[in-house]
Amino acid sequence: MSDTSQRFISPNPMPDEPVDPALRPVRLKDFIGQDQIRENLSILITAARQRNEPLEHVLFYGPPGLGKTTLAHVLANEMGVNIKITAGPAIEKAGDLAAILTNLKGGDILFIDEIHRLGKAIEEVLYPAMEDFALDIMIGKGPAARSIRLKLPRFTVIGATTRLALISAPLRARFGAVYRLDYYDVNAIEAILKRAASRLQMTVEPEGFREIAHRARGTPRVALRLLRRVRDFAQVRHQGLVTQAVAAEALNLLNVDPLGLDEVDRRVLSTIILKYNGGPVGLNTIAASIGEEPDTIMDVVEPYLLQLGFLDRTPQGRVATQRAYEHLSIPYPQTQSPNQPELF
Ligand SMILES: Nc1ncnc2c1ncn2[C@@H]1O[C@H](COP(=O)(O)OP(=O)(O)OP(=O)(O)O)[C@@H](O)[C@H]1O
Ligand SMILES: [Mg+2]
Repeated sequence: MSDTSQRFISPNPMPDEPVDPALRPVRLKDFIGQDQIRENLSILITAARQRNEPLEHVLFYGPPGLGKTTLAHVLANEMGVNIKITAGPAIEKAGDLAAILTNLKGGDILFIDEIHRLGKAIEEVLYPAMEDFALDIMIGKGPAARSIRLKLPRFTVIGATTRLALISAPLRARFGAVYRLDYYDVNAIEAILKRAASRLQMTVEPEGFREIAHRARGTPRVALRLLRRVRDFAQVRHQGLVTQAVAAEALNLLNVDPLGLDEVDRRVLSTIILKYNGGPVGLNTIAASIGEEPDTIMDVVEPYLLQLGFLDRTPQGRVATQRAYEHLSIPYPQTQSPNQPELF
């Protein structure tokens, strides 16, 4: 099984990858792209401030690397409150959550990453905490057991998930605002690259930015990673100057093609096309054929291929589109019209 964490275009953080604090937007006005979400958040913040209330609970969802964690920090900065960070899998017992909740102060933000991975028992503690700012604690065991209710300060939960479908309806209902982050367009990615390049004191020609942006899969985390690799390449081979040709050469060397596809993406497409006649074929079958985890295909490979229009999702499974054939230079089969009798 290949190690997908090492993929250069992986939207998940790579091991030991620096999260350069200088590159992370701190205020809403520094946050580039996702215009509609930014506008909605700005209203949410202003309204809460005017009423002198904590923010409502906010849920961000969307593919990895698009800025969910960044936005949680931005909200904390804009509200001038503390942010406590945890994640679904990190809260193992109801008592863990109770400990976190009782340590919060009024207005604080509790950021729960991967919130779809919270256990059922933990969710049940969270419901009254989010809704009534109360914590129900069981005292004693057996017939003598009784529950007492602790008041909590008014706080804000910010949840983040890559899988909205895995969030239970009652949990989802407790968020006052739910925002879906989408892939960034090339212009927004270029703007993010420009800001980062100036902070990294790089010299990049406009076409150089464009080349990197086209290969960044609409994902800021990928864009920033590619920029660092291009920086190394330019420094070692070209006295630091990043032209379009230098960027393309550097990224070709990393096996990132002009649309940002890497080996794994191309293998998924060629498997569907060559082994399954273009599909439809189920996701688990694809994953097994190429020795990848179905989760990886679902979270990392498929969303971008859908976005490019290379894949269609049908009830019978995934189908490769004509554009996918063209990108891989495989001839697209001429379809037989249904009312034409088969010749053989
Ligand atoms: N709009 C943006 N402008 C500039 N940089 C951004 C923007 N959005 C994200 N980034 C940068 O991209 C990287 C990934 O962002 P972030 O960690 O917020 O993503 P995420 O959605 O939380 O990902 P995951 O689902 O993996 O947790 C960070 O280094 C962040 O600084
Ligand atoms: Mg995150």
